[in-house]
Amino acid sequence: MSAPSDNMPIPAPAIRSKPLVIRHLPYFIAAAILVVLAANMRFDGYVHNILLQATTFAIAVFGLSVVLGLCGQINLAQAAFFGLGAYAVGLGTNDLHLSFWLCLVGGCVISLLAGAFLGMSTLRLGGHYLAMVTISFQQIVTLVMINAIWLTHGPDGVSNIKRPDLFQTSQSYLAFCVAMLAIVGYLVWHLADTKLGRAMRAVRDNELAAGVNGIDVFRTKIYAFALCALLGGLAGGLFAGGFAYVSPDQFSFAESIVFLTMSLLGGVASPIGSAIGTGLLILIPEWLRFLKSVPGLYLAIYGLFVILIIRFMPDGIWGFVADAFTRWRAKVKAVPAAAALQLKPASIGGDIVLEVTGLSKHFGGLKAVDGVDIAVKRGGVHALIGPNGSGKTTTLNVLSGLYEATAGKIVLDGTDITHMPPHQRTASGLGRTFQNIRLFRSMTALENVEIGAERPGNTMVGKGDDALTERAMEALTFVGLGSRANELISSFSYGHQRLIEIARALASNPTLLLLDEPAAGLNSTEKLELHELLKRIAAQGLTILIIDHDMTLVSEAAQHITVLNFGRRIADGESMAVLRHPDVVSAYLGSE
Ligand SMILES: Nc1ncnc2c1ncn2[C@@H]1O[C@H](COP(=O)(O)OP(=O)(O)OP(=O)(O)O)[C@@H](O)[C@H]1O
Repeated sequence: MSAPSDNMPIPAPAIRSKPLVIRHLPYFIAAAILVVLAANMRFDGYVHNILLQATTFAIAVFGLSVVLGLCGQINLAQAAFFGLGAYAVGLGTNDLHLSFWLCLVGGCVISLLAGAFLGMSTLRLGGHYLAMVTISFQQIVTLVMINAIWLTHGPDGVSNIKRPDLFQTSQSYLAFCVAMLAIVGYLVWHLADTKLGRAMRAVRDNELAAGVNGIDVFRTKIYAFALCALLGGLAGGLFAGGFAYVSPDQFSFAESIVFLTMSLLGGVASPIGSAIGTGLLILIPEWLRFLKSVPGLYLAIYGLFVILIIRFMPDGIWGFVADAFTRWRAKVKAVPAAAALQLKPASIGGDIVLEVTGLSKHFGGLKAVDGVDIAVKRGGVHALIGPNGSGKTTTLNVLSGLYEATAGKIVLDGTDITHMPPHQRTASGLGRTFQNIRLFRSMTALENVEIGAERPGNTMVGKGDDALTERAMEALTFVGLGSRANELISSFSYGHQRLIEIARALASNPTLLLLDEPAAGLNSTEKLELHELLKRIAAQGLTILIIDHDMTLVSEAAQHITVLNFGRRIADGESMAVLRHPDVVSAYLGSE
């Protein structure tokens, strides 16, 4: 955390980036060329089918790059959503004689609703449980397709599926699918840089930190899951129109695994990776077709190829390239200058910013926090100290909503936040850092701090991405790391990561900042710098509640101290008096 030098107020020009359409012009030109080629090049039936399959499958795999790549949630039922879209178009156009467009939209809506419903009922689980539930959903959809013959035609499948009048020829339909691929690919690619996309990435990297930075974790996961299902349904509808026939075996669990392998192979975090993975997994079997005369050889080489890629490129082919690109860009990309950070904490209530009364948190029989009262005065530094295991971090976790209080009341700036979830407390003005640093590890320092700046209710950020970047740059510059804004978190030392976490909280312009052992793991120089930083924060009128074991830091920084021991408050008052209090001395040194 050595001598940050760029924390002086700089009159900075406003950050102005080029409009999106101009920045992404090369993409649109490349997409237009592909659509024109698809519409005009003559392919034989075999090549045409491969291209149509690759195009529609890639759209379904884009869905996985949203739910798994961006949001970190597993979905082993993408073939089921693909099947719902395909059967909606198949049955709608063939049995009900409805228009293709109506059926395509209907299929997307059915998939979206099924995805949202599945998400709402399971996404609080996560991990293995989520995987098991999606597998069960996949099996149910397959069973219905096979056995509900009155509805789905059973194992015979649905034939004579219609296409839209506008795209009756195979060639024009392929061009239409390529255009859809380009549009969906663009939206998914761009999603990562939107507020929702950043929230998904934050949830994937660290759910707890996402919650205390104002992100509604559960809702974000549901959006990701529903979006994934929607793209599965869209892809299935296009597939059905293209091949004019669908049957249950095309949408089995094995196909869901194929979709997953495609996304992992290419690089699940990006639609470019999804497109690469889809192309490879469809083309490799075709390239190895000549080996099929030797039983088993084809499958062995195919499997070896997949294992080698995943072994040497764990983030997939595109993940490998993108990582190198991000590191290169951090070196060459100019860092915009930033103005001095302004902190204007809200001030609705009276002199007391945080009023905690009778707060308790019990874990079974253990009273980790037991009837604690704390009153934090506006504009000061208040320390919460106590020996190891006395209940300090538990108190902070209850204050920020990570634990539900067993009893007691918490009022922040006049608002009762006792029963609010973490993201709503953050929206009400609570900012915090963690004892064990919780940053979003796949992001740059700037992206981490942008998520803090995006706090709902943050009046210090104007509209648009440029304003967000400006605010984040101001906060990073304030802690002395503005010049390294574009570097990935992994390239920062431990001390600097602590500073980025503080910058993330400051960017949100909180009413009250909770700091959980910010000096832990720092050397003496870094501690001095931290102390200077605390002084500069306090000078702007921000109220701080700090936990730390470093008594020099605490006694110099805090005007007021509350002491806990065995979960109970044993002293509270002006710093020097509290530190001399016999009960405090005895709690720390042990009584004779
Ligand atoms: N999730 C949990 N489940 C059960 N017990 C817990 C949990 N979290 C904390 N505890 C217990 O609550 C007590 C208080 O822990 P806490 O981490 O709040 O103490 P602390 O004062 O922050 O300690 P330290 O200074 O070492 O961080 C400890 O006995 C701890 O083991």
